[in-house]
Amino acid sequence: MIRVGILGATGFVGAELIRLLVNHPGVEITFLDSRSYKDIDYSTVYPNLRTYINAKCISVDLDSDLDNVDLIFCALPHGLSQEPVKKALEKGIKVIDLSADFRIKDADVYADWYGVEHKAKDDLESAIYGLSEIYSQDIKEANLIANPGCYPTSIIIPLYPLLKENVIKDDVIIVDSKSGVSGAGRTPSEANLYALCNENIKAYSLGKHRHTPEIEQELSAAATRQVMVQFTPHLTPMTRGILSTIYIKNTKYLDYDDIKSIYEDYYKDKFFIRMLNNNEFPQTKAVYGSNFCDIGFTIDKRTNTIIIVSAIDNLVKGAAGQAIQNMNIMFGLKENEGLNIVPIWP
Ligand SMILES: NC(=O)C1=CN([C@@H]2O[C@H](COP(=O)(O)OP(=O)(O)OC[C@H]3O[C@@H](n4cnc5c(N)ncnc54)[C@H](OP(=O)(O)O)[C@@H]3O)[C@@H](O)[C@H]2O)C=CC1
Ligand SMILES: CC(=O)N[C@@H](CCC(=O)OP(=O)(O)O)C(=O)O
Repeated sequence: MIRVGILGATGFVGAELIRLLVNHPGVEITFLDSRSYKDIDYSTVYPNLRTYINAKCISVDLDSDLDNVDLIFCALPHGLSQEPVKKALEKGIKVIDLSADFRIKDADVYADWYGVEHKAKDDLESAIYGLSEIYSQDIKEANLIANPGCYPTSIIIPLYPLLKENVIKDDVIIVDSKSGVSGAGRTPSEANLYALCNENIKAYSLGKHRHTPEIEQELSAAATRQVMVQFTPHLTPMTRGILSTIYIKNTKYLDYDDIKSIYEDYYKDKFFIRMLNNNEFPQTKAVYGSNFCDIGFTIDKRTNTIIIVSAIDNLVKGAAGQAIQNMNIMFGLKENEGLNIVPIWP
């Protein structure tokens, strides 16, 4: 049994980790950390988990409460993971961090986009970017996983094979993404006020969203040259889901089957990547509650543009599900253990 503790257990991502882990045959949950709900039954905070979890939240003391733990999932807001991650690693405990704190390799770039200095630069160096389908060999050996952002997951998975195979010549790739409001977390903000997000769609953080350097870091590594993104996220009146639409120039005049065969080479055996048939395009409902990433594409011959669409559930493949997939890889389990979930439809 892998003994796991969860920091930030009462956030949306923490709750999604627990929803998935209570059905994982190889996991025992040892603590649920919370500042605000100390000594409160977890299922009074998340009533969907009644009968599945019978435990109170505790406020974890990182110096004394980490004895019976093999792995910590850290689901705290950005900027708050560095100290707990350091302490856990010093005690020989593996960590999967779901914030952005260990995703960006250059500490100066992190400071520029997140507005705070990085306080754990050594650990930043050893962190492995946890995009499961792409870095599984490194993930197996890792002690610290930087779990990817939700938008970056939906964008890097479809672009990686085409950049690796040198299909894409664009220096700037245009990406439009739409997210459900759970992406903004449980902490109240304007983004998740019902009166403002219901029956409303808006673009936000144009040209300055904090996921930009994370996406560019990974796309540039795949292409072995500098690749930029023109990334525009939108908030949409859904609870969960991300739909990303990506536009690239078809400079090599490839046809549908050429691109399909590249995707097959990379993702044929990857359970969680579902390539759709010609003229089928992803929709968020078809991945709802699951760890799948659906991908469809077309070539607009008139404009010579390849248009790729991907869909994920932001809380699952975009956060908790991919974190558990990474745990499975780290501990030598089947990659889809505990994650073999049929998406909810309708
Ligand atoms: N929502 C999403 O779709 C995704 C989120 N993530 C990342 O995962 C992490 C958790 O996100 P999410 O669950 O959505 O966030 P939430 O706002 O829903 O939850 C964060 C939790 O952290 C705890 N916390 C501890 N210290 C603080 C503090 N000083 N300020 C605020 N909260 C604190 C809070 O619980 P308590 O007060 O009980 O301790 C809170 O419930 C973030 O880094 C986020 O960016 C990553 C991918 C997708
Ligand atoms: C809708 C919404 O607000 N989405 C969040 C991104 C989701 C998230 O939590 O980002 P990480 O994956 O980096 O943790 C945002 O735009 O900041």
